[in-house]
Amino acid sequence: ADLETDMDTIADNYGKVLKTNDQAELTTGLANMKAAAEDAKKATPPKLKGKAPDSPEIQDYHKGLDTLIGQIDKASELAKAGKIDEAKKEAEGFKATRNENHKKFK
Ligand code: HEM
Repeated sequence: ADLETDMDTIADNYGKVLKTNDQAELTTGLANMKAAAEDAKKATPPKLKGKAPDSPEIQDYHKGLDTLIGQIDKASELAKAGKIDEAKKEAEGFKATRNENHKKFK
């Protein structure tokens, strides 16, 4: 999918993740977020158009998505262990990653 579609998928599922207390819904939402974040790594943000794949800017963009993916993995483990409150607390932390990276790349 293109980057905007991936971001919309991330945002839709993040909304569900923040709202639900259901273990299955939480796990599915996080899995959908992860798949879209992985796919977003294949795209180049319009702001970085023309940058070489190995440029510091593209590497930093990938690092931002890897940070989010790491946080999603942590939240997923907690959700799968039935630690719903802790999973949702971890998910709250995605906001800082989003804001920091949007400042740079959006
Ligand atoms: C929970 C985390 C995140 C959420 C909820 C989120 C959500 C969004 C949304 C709703 C958009 C607008 C999409 C549209 O125009 O239809 C967007 C755009 C964008 N986001 Fe994110 N995002 C997140 C994390 C990230 C991260 C970690 C990065 C980069 C490392 C990133 C990079 C971008 C970029 C570059 C755009 C602009 C895309 C374009 O104009 O084509 N986002 N994001």
